[in-house]
Amino acid sequence: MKGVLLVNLGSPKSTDPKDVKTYLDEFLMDERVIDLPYILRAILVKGIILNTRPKKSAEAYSKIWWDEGSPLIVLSERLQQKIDNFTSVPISLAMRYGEPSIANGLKELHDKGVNEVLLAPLYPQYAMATTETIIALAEEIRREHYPEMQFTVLPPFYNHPDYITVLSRSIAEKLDNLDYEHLLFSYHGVPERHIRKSDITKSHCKLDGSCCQTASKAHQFCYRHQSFEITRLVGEKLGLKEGTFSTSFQSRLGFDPWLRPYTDRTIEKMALEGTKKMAIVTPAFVSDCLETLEEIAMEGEEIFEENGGKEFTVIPCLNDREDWVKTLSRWIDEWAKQKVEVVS
Ligand SMILES: C=CC1=C(C)c2cc3[nH]c(cc4nc(cc5[nH]c(cc1n2)c(C)c5CCC(=O)O)C(CCC(=O)O)=C4C)c(C)c3C=C
Ligand SMILES: [Fe+2]
Ligand SMILES: [Fe+2]
Repeated sequence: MKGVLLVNLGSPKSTDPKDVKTYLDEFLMDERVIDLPYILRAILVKGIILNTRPKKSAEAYSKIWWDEGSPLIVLSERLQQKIDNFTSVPISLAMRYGEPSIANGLKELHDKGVNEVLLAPLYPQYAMATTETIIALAEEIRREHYPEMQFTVLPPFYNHPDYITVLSRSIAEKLDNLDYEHLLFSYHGVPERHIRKSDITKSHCKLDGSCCQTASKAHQFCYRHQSFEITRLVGEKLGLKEGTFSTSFQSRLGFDPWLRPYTDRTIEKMALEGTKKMAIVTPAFVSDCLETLEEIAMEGEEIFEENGGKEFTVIPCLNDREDWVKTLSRWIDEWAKQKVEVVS
């Protein structure tokens, strides 16, 4: 029997700094997130970051937390419930970090008699810190507990026409009749090193502004290429004029170079250069979360207004909007109807 495990990133249990610390410990000790040798990672995370960051992050979480809990988890649950109404196979939800865990999600499916699982990371682009770490953990649990289970992985959908259509529609709805000057596509950043590590050709990635536009097998695993493609495809679909939209990368952590241009500096620069009305969309996130509700909608707006900007419009993530629910449900049903399985 077939079943689906939707997987998102995860959030702390509560806004208590202790819970935030537990969550950050699990998240940042992941070798695919902070890719240093264990000892160095432990010194950095446990010895430095976890001494100060949990309090600061807990304050940020307190500003966006809902009565029902973390927006990311609540929105993911709503998505799961709605997809469940449209599809014929069991749908479970898991988070890579914290609860509900991948181990529980797989157990839930196993207990329902599922032995063929569609693992669906809720990320449009491939990244070592998202898709790859989900597959690695799920595979580890499968090998240990459910060796008879088969996995198919939903591939990154950054250029899938259905996804581009839904994302474009969500943007158009918000911008309809809005007199904005610039639309910024802000993606969660990753360290540049991660992009080079994921280059399967070991020779393509130069991060020079042109490699991501030159066809290559490397693009299958290139977060940077896939981000620029989302911007390009949506721009094409909506007929946006050149110069009225651009790409940036947010949420950098630490001192290593991350993907550029950085969102905060881009917002500041646009305001200083005289842009009065800007809109911002965050396609790397399927569900609104700390990084969209606080970092963009609160901090981003503040940066814009402090530097002379007037109107800052934030486009919500796809969350549980109906056309997105139907799209995911259709992909799931198409997979469920296939007779021959592609086992990853
Ligand atoms: C595209 C998705 C994401 C990538 C890639 C990613 C990489 C990445 N993130 C950190 C560090 C932090 N991220 C934090 C929050 C956070 N990150 C994502 C998504 C991606 N991260 C989401 C959806 C969220 C929000 C979670 C929520 O509960 O709402 C945080 C925690 C908050 C904070 O303290 O700022 C950290 C830390 C690294 C190092 C990284 C590396 C590739
Ligand atoms: Fe590239
Ligand atoms: Fe992150």
